[in-house]
Amino acid sequence: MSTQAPKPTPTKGRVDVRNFGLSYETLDGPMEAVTDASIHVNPGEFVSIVGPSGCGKSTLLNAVAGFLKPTTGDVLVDEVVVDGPSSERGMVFQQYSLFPWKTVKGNVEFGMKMKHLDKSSRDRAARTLLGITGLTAFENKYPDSLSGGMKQRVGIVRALATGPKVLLCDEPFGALDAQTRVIMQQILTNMWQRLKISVLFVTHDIDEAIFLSDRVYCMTTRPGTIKAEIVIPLERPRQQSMMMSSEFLALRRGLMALIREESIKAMGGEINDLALEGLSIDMNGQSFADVV
Ligand SMILES: Nc1ncnc2c1ncn2[C@@H]1O[C@H](COP(=O)(O)OP(=O)(O)OP(=O)(O)O)[C@@H](O)[C@H]1O
Repeated sequence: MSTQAPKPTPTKGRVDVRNFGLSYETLDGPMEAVTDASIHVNPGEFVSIVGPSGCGKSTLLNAVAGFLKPTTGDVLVDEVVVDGPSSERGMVFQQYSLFPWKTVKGNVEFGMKMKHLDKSSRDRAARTLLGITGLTAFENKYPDSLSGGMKQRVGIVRALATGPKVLLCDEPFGALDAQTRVIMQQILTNMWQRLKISVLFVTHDIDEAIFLSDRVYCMTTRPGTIKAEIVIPLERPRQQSMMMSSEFLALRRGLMALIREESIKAMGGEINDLALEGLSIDMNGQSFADVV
């Protein structure tokens, strides 16, 4: 019987965000979006950030991408301070942001062209990634003719084509229907496991965060900081059936309670737990109070 050599543990792709703060300049003066937030992602780890709307999840992610500069604190990738975007860090957005005038393959090859990779290397890399994600038959199509799920597959492939050490995802599946979302989660996990890169993933969806991640950070309401760090001990590979396990449901309840606490604070405490207990509107089998 042949034994497979164990895959090497990744050594690159460590993210360190230390005491990060960011204020936006507004007409009313500086607005503190994030304050004193510290997170890390180990090489090859899958980490999600959840939190109430407007708590600064995207702000934090955009700072790791190098699109925003911290007002206070540091953002480092592999011990080097981030001072702008880099092909070492791929980004996937909710809005697919593909070039409509380029074919699927043209979109995927774009970053590699910018890196001056020769034509045959570009071609090989693009074809391999499109093959893994089941997009080979669509390589000459234009984004307009693709479904949302396909567009996002191209978005992921494009972000991975330059060989980043870290993949940053800002609600990448937020615009997709539930079924497509589940398939996309599986494609992303598959790619992540094959490529052994680090992933920092922002989502509103608690189930998605638990299902995909090794760890989840939960943020407070604005100015956002880290309220809790939750280790997800579910074994891999993850199966959809695990979402019904008592372990999964306990993690879900814990995270929901954390976010609910913050959402209530964001509403100025006008809605309190006692008032919510009185609400018995049923939403897909969950009470309204559980959903908020
Ligand atoms: N360019 C900007 N100028 C001023 N304020 C901004 C800017 N971008 C974001 N904000 C504000 O900063 C806060 C944090 O925004 P951010 O988008 O990071 O939060 P979020 O947690 O990702 O939100 P959501 O969950 O709704 O996507 C919000 O109050 C937002 O309105």
